[in-house]
Amino acid sequence: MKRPPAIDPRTHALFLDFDGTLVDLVDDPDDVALAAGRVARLQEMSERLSGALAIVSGRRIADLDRFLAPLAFAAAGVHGLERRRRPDGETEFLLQPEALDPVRDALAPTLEANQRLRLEDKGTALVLHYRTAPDLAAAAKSAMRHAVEGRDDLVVMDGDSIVEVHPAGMDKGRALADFLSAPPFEGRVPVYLGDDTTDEFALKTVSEQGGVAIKVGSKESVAEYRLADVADVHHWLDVCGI
Ligand SMILES: O=P(O)(O)OC[C@H]1O[C@H](O[C@H]2O[C@H](CO)[C@@H](O)[C@H](O)[C@H]2O)[C@H](O)[C@@H](O)[C@@H]1O
Repeated sequence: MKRPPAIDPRTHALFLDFDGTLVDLVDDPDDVALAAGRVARLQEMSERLSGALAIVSGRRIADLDRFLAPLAFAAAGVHGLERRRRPDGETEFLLQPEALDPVRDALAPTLEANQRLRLEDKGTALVLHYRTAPDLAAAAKSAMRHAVEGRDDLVVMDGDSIVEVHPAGMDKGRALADFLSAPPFEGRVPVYLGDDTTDEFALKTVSEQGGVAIKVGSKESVAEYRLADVADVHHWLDVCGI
């Protein structure tokens, strides 16, 4: 396992995935928590990086704000379909939720028949959760794929005990590239930390740009560097040089 190098607050930009990277995975998506001291440390790092720190998540930005209150950060939400370049800026919504109404309707019978599956409705994305019902993984994936049949405008992605659908054309790699195209991120070397398959888009973008791609956990990855788990992430953030 190759440990990441030290980070220079004058020249790097830091991008952090949320679930599985900053917070441990739990059964109920509403039950994640980050200690107040850890949130304060993120704020300190954001200031030392002159604002070049962003959370890049599959979550909605409103949900990230709830978990990171009372502070707020630059963020890409729903894999980049929501954007906020500065902590005090407006959130831009790249698409509206109506595009998914037929998928909501198509998933309803599966949810009725399999009540241990949970639907998370993020507006511009829908997630079927099966962490507490792993025997229903195949049913969830199959229902999602059937629900989007004939819809070239939508993309289905498998995550950690979830299957998710959202409009095509956006992923965490593109979200990261967009951050790097303007201040306060422009001209900086990207550092990205993420654990899931959806983070691979960003880790690939970072690797191609000569940045520091850091995989959290032991899953296969394009990343050059590794951290073991969420606790290791927080330890590294404390000693990384920022
Ligand atoms: O991009 P991320 O910040 O890693 O968000 C990815 C998804 O995270 C959440 O689901 C995951 O965490 C849940 C809570 O620990 C867990 O129950 C679930 O199994 C994980 O896949 C979130 O609920 C999703 O909307 C995000 O897309």
